[in-house]
This record gives sequence, structure tokens and C-alpha cells, in this order.
Amino acid sequence: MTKIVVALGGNALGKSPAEQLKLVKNTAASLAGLIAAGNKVVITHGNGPQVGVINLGLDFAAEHDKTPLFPFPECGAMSQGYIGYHLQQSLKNEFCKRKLNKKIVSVITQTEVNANDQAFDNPTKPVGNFYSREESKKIENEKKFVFVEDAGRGYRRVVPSPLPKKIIEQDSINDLIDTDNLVIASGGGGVPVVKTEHGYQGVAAVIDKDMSAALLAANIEAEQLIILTAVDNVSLDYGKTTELPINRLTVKEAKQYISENQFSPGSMLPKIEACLEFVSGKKGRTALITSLGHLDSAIAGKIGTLICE
Ligand SMILES: Nc1ncnc2c1ncn2[C@@H]1O[C@H](COP(=O)(O)OP(=O)(O)O)[C@@H](O)[C@H]1O
Ligand SMILES: NC(=O)OP(=O)(O)O
Repeated sequence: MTKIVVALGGNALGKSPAEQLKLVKNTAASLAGLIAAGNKVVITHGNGPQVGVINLGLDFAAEHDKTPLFPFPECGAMSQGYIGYHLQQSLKNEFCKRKLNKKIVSVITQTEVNANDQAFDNPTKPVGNFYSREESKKIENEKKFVFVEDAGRGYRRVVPSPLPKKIIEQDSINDLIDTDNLVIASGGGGVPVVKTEHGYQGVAAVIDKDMSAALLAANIEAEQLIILTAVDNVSLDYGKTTELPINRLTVKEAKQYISENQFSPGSMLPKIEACLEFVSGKKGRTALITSLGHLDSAIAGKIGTLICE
């Protein structure tokens, strides 16, 4: 039995509810296979596109209708419910098909961040839709959002992405795992909250789910962290004619490639950093990065990038 945290990328989950449900259904089959093989799996997921779109839609409704303004942390919580619902339904259907009796539960998760995290002065986390440069300039002027180019895919709004410090619901997550629930937790990295004299309060930011997944995996003493995204492998010279997929990466090699700017900030870089955080100095741990649709082949060692000490 291997304890595995599987993180599903928010961007890899498509651009609409229909697309997302189809992708989640497909991945649910592989996840059920992992569980049926006797592994203890905990699931987490991103929310960049989803939280951005929820926020955009609700802002529009507040501007054009009587809808009250929904703060950003509330949008993050909604994104956990939306993606958790698709995961729970798809996994339940898959378990029924396989006659597997397994309880599944999504935990709305808050993650404590440092109120003085420098990330609040330097937004880096891409959220919402992709725009052309012209479209992004127009929205930048109208809404005072900050936009950056995202890994060759277009321009996107960026928001602060503070480091996750503590998973507030960790004890409940542990109890649920111990009582044989398939747990979906820390969605979107967890809703970021800061500790104040009045207790915890939500903040307008999006935690990198890869960093939160590494924290969750360490907390539950997982042996493997699997990050599912839109590419089969991590590559060198990504997007160039010289692109070279990597099968295995040591911590030392990964650090070298980071220093050569091989991994784009806001997309592949945080995944590599999260994997390093999880495996560095820990001989028994591995991290695997591959695509949402090819988990089975990656587990079989046919594709994917395996990262270890
Ligand atoms: N060196 C690289 N190798 C592979 N993909 C890369 C690399 N650098 C940037 N990318 C991009 O990073 C994307 C994954 O990041 P992102 O879309 O933010 O992930 P997520 O699916 O977790 O939301 C890939 O789909 C690819 O477009
Ligand atoms: N919260 C987060 O990291 O989302 P993505 O996986 O969509 O980037």
C-alpha cells in the first residue's frame, strides 16, 4: 500500500463545466484503478481558471444586477465546491461500476498564509480566462487588474500567491483518511486565510495548489506526490524546436534547470519547486508529473517525469 497525494491541475481541467466534467470522469477511472490496487489516495486540485471565472461572473452580476459583491475568498470556496462536486460524482459512479464500496468526501479547506508574505506586493498567480495582449490591456485599464503572459498561452490576470503555512482542517482530514474515506482536500491550494486578533479571515489571493499539495503530502506522510496537468512530461526547451521531454529528474538536476530558467513561473516552475520541497532529503519519497489523461501509463513508467533525490 502506497500513500499517494494526487493533485489535478486547474488549467488541465478545461475551460467550461462540460469540459471539466468530461476530463474529471476520465481521470476518475484511473484514480479508481489506483485505489482498487490497494493504494491510499488523497486528492487535491487547482482552481486558477475556475476561481477567476467565478469572480468575473459575480463581479459582472454585481455591476449589472442586484447581486451583492462576493469577495475573492468566497469565490475560492465556491471553486472548491464546484470541482469537488465533479470529482465526488465521477468517483462515485466509477466506484459503483467497479462494485467498490468507498466513502468519498470533499473538505472545504482553509490554508493559513502569512499576512506579511511578499507575494501580496507582487501578484504572480494566473487566474481566469486567456486574453490577447490588446484585450488584456483594455481590461487592465478598466478594472485595474494586473496581466502577464502565461507560458506562451496568452495573457491572464494575476493575483497574489502567498506560501501555504498551515492547513487549518488538517486534523479533520487525518480523521477522515483514518476512517477509510477518499478525501478531496486543499482545493485551489485552500482558501487563503490570515490570523488576526479577531480570528482567521479570508484574503484575496490564490495559493499555489502544487505547494499546498506538497504540504498536504508531507503532513499525511505520503510516499508519492503525483501532479496531473496538461503535458505528459516536463520538458527542457519547452515550446522550442529543440524541446526535449524528461523522464527522470534528480533534485540536483532540477535545481540546475531552474537556474537555467527552463520552467515557466506561474505554471511549471511551482510544480518543480513543490516536488523538490516534497522529495528533498527524503530518500523514500518520489514525485511524478504527467498529464491528466495518462495517469495509468505514467504509473506504469511509460511516460511522465519522475523526480527523486
Ligand atoms: N518546461 C516545461 N515543460 C512542460 N510544460 C511547461 C514547461 N514550462 C511551462 N510549461 C507549461 O506549464 C503548463 C502546466 O502549468 P499550469 O497550466 O499552470 O498547470 P495546471 O494544470 O496545474 O493548472 C503546461 O501545460 C505547459 O503549458
Ligand atoms: N490554485 C492553483 O494552483 O490552481 P491551478 O492548478 O489552476 O494553477
